[in-house]
Amino acid sequence: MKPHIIETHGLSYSFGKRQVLHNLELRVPQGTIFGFLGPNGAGKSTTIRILLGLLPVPKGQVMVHGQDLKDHRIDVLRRTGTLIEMPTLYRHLSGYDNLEMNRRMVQAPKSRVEEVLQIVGLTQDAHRKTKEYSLGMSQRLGIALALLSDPELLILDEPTNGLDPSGIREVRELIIRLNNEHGKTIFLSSHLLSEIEKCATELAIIDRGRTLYQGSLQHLYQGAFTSNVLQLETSNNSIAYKLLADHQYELLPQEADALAVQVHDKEQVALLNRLLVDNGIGVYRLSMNTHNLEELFLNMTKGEATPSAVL
Ligand SMILES: Nc1ncnc2c1ncn2[C@@H]1O[C@H](COP(=O)(O)OP(=O)(O)OP(=O)(O)O)[C@@H](O)[C@H]1O
Repeated sequence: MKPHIIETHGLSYSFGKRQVLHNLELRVPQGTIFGFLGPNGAGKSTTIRILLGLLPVPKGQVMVHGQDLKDHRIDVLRRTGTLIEMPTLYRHLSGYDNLEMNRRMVQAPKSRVEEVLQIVGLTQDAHRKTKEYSLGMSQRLGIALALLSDPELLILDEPTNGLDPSGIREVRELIIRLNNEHGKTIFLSSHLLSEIEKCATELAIIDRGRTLYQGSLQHLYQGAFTSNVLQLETSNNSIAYKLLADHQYELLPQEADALAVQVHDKEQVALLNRLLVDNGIGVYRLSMNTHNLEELFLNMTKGEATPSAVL
């Protein structure tokens, strides 16, 4: 099993009397793109501010890079790059000069500026003033700034917010490249579920400060499969109904000219098909609606999650 680059234990947080995080148990495996999803007000930014040492940890423990944030804040931050929404840039300066100013602050070698420009694909535009940059280019420069100290972990809070489709694609492709080619672990908070779906392999879904799901995207889909209903049309639905009922399939109220059966995994679909065919029943249609992450997320945050989907 991969070590966890971020681990929280019983993390709770209150603003005054208002508790906004309730015993969060995050486990972010090293080397992943980890999606951190939640509707507005779920507690994503609060969690990120805690991970970056910007808010105290009043209750619980936060381990980053295997170190307790409370005792090793400076070292943890040195090894962590961040971009919170839009980067703060000097708009009258070039991308290169913005990087150079920050390079001195983090005491990275001079050659690092060219390296990060290349990584984010801004070498050609390095000497243009950043006020001429598109939003996507500005975001990539923001990521370049976060990369100056060559951190193992990048924490990106809504990095595609406000970008047009091509800007979103640029940033997404960069995130994937940073993970695949440069080995960075990326903790990516976003409300754009379709974005998370396109690049994350692991994720946590939170709502009202509580974890609804944590694990792999694949497992989430398998969890969703448990609530799936298979629809089928056969050459003789009444005989098929009886046969399936005799074999303990969970039949749901019949629809017009189709049967509806609750299934729990793909193998069950194959077995059911074979059972019908072996008994001389023609199978004309087998169909299932699989959810995308957007639907799952909406169901979960409406409180309709299947308990089996929550690890
Ligand atoms: N400084 C603050 N004082 C009081 N309450 C706050 C403060 N900051 C955030 N909150 C509250 O804490 C809860 C979590 O907010 P947070 O910003 O962490 O959520 P979020 O998931 O990042 O939402 P969004 O996607 O809208 O940014 C919300 O109910 C918010 O109103």
